[in-house]
Formats: sequence, structure tokens, C-alpha cells
Amino acid sequence: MAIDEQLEEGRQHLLAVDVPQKYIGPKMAVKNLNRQTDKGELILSGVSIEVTEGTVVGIIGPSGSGKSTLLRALNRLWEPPSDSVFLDGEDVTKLNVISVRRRVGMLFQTPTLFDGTVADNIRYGPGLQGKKLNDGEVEEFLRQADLEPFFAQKSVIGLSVGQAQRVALARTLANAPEVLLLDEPTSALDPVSTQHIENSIHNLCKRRGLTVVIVSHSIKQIQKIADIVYLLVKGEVVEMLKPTELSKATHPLALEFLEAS
Ligand SMILES: Nc1ncnc2c1ncn2[C@@H]1O[C@H](COP(=O)(O)OP(=O)(O)OP(=O)(O)O)[C@@H](O)[C@H]1O
Repeated sequence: MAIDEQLEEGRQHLLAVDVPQKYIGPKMAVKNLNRQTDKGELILSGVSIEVTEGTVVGIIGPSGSGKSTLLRALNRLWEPPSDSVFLDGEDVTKLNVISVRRRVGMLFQTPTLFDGTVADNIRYGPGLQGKKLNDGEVEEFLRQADLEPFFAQKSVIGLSVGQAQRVALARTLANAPEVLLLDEPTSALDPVSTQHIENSIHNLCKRRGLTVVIVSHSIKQIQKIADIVYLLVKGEVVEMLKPTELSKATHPLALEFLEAS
């Protein structure tokens, strides 16, 4: 048999085998997302972003530009229209909302912990799924949030805001999220606590391949930890740049924001 015929036979054989298709594409994607207030004012207009697995995506922009709304659409804290937000290629509105929130975890500006020990807080999420974390596992999540193991037995009452935010991060990580959303996670923190959180995010992403989307007011922070930056102004993505290339922004609204920052 001629080599061409052999190759064709092999190709036909491969086509005949029913190989399950592996999803290839961004971990999360937002496509042409729009939102208006009840009065018809634009909050988001035609927003599209891609979140590549294992990267830190930064979102910056002036106050009121729609950053938090965009972030909340990613885990359905704000319910987006169908066919506009995708997780592993699937429309999030077609998935179970609890499973989306578990897969896409979120850390807010100010930590909210319930009374009890730090370990109680970390065990809570896995416990809801019938998983009891042992002491070593609790300590590992603390370590990932840049906290010493002895914090496990401490009461959450009396923690500083910075320590509480790191516990909140450990608690979010205990749910084993595939994507971590951070909504200005350090804006209420002092510089040292900010450094702890930034270190954790950097390590989680670079060493463990966690995918992160962070909204921040601090351009310095975004330049330190993000791989790609979306600049949102008046509900529109006006630039997508590498953090080292913010000076290359050309959109007039982007320039106005960057100069004022
Ligand atoms: N549920 C809502 N109803 C009416 N307006 C809303 C609602 N949610 C957000 N907005 C408005 O949408 C705009 C964008 O809000 P959003 O919080 O997403 O902006 P942001 O860029 O995160 O702002 P900031 O940096 O101040 O936190 C704001 O003008 C806000 O007042």
C-alpha cells in the first residue's frame, strides 16, 4: 500500500474512534456582557474578557466603572444574561449556582467570619460537602494564606483585620476553587497585611496554578501580581494590556484614568 493510502487509512481509523473531546479554551470568558440600571443607565456595555487558566487577570478603572459588577457576574452573585459568561466553555447560567460559587470562589474587601475558632471557619465549607478536614489540612490552608499553623485554634474575635482577611482567604481556598475572585482584597488593610495577601496570591497562582481575577484600585498592586490587565471605564473595556505596558495605553479615557492615578 502506498504511503499516502496508509496515512489516509490511519486518519480514517482515528476519526472513527470515539475520543471524548477535551475542552480547549479560556478558563472563563465574558462575551458582550451588558447591564443597565432600572432607569436605563449603562453599567456594563459590550464587555468581553478572557481569563486564561493559571493566570492573574487584573481589572482596574475609576470608581463606578462597573468593575465589581463584572466580577460578580463571574460567579453569579449578579445574575448575567444567558450566553454571556462561560466557565470551561459552559454558560454559567445553565450550571447549578451553588456549584458555580464553589468552583469560582470570592474574597471581598472586608472579611466576614463567624464566631468560633479559625479552624471552625476553615472547616465550614468542606463540611457542607461532607468532608471533614484534619488538623494538617487546616494548617495547609492557613499556610497558603501566609498564616502560621498556630492560628488554627485562635478565636476569630481579636484577630486584626489583616489576619481576618487571611483567614477569609484560607476559608475560600478550603472550598478548592478553580478560580478565585478578589474584590479589592487589600483596600482595608495596612501595608504589611497587604504584602501577606499579595504574596499568597502570587504563590497560589505561580506554584499551584490557581486562576485569579482581581479588582484593585492600586495600579502598583496590579503591576506586581497580574499577568494581564483590563481597563474598564464607564462600563466599557477600553484597553487590555500587560501590566508592564500600561504606559502604552492610547484610549483617551484610559490615559485620563492612568494620569490621575
Ligand atoms: N443594583 C444596582 N442598581 C443600580 N445601580 C447599580 C447597581 N449596582 C451597581 N450600580 C451602579 O453601577 C455602577 C458600577 O458599579 P460597580 O460597583 O460595579 O463599580 P466599581 O467600578 O466596582 O466601583 P468602585 O470602584 O467604586 O467599587 C455604579 O454607578 C453603581 O452605582
